Amino acid sequence: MAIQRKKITVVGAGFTGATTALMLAQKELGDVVLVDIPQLENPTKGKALDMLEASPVQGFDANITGTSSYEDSAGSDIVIITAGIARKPGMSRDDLVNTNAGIVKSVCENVKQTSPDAIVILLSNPVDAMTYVAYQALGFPKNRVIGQSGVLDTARYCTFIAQELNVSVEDVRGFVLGGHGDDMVPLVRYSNVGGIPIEKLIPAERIEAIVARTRTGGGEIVNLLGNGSAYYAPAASLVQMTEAILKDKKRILPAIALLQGEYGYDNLFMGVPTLLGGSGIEKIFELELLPEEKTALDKSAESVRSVIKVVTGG
Ligand SMILES: NC(=O)C1=CN([C@@H]2O[C@H](COP(=O)(O)OP(=O)(O)OC[C@H]3O[C@@H](n4cnc5c(N)ncnc54)[C@H](O)[C@@H]3O)[C@@H](O)[C@H]2O)C=CC1
Ligand SMILES: O=C([O-])CC(=O)C(=O)O
Repeated sequence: MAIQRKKITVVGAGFTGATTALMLAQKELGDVVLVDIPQLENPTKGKALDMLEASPVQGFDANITGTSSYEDSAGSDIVIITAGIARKPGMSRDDLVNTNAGIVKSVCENVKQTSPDAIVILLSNPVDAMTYVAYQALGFPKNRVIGQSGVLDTARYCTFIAQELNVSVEDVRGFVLGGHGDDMVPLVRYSNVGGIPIEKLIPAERIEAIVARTRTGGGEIVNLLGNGSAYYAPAASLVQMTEAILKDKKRILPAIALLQGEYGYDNLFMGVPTLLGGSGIEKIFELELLPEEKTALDKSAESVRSVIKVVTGG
């Protein structure tokens, strides 16, 4: 009898998609189907086979296949969408909006037909707007359409705090609210190291520098790479969200969710603290914000809204 494992599709077999596929398999979260365009079918099959051949060495049991046909991905539990173009130095994520909106829409039309019960996680940028595009194209309930930004942005923020204090990353807690752009809002007041507020440990001007570096963290990597954007930490972030859902862990993680009145915003997809479990986004946590935090969040929301307007023509 065939082994029954969860089925995870990763659409887009580029840097983020391929890295995510390997990390998912290494954690034995399920069988992975990697989908890319027909012109890249053989390289996609080749990447998948190469990953599979690492499994005896690393000792993971998970099948990995490459394809350009959505039929092969039918009935997926989770679909992760990384399809699209990435930015280069000098570009903002928002410059990708028109190209990637077309790609995400066509991908979602296929996903809707072949994996109607899937929970879908978006990575393609500008990700808040792309999550909105996916929600429209899929017609799935809001708990099953989720964007990835906050886990990554928080990971960068926590990395810089750990470096600053020379402490283990394991003891750093914090999170980042808002859109996945340079106006994102790292919440200093809710950040701590081993339970100690970071404001008691790090001078204010150093905290400001950490916040600024977090906001432009994606661009820092883009400038260093020269011809593409980050993929190891983004892939790790997608895997953490997938694990929370497939194992129904009920983790509290920041994710891009449809806001319908939460934080005072309506019909907007943006990063907020969520409870991620077997049904996807099971809850949105609304925190009390100080006036200056709310002003910063409003600015971020306005940036996201202006990009969504480009795709809705509104
Ligand atoms: N939300 C986030 O935190 C992050 C978002 N990103 C975004 O993720 C996207 C992917 O980045 P990379 O993997 O580095 O780019 P990449 O260029 O390495 O890979 C993209 C892949 O998508 C494929 N693709 C294009 N159209 C497709 C379609 N219609 N169907 C299936 N596959 C298609 C391409 O052939 C390519 O293999 C970019 O938009 C990037 O900006 C990247 C990192 C973090
Ligand atoms: O910066 C980019 O274009 C890719 C991305 O979203 C990130 O790494 O945060």
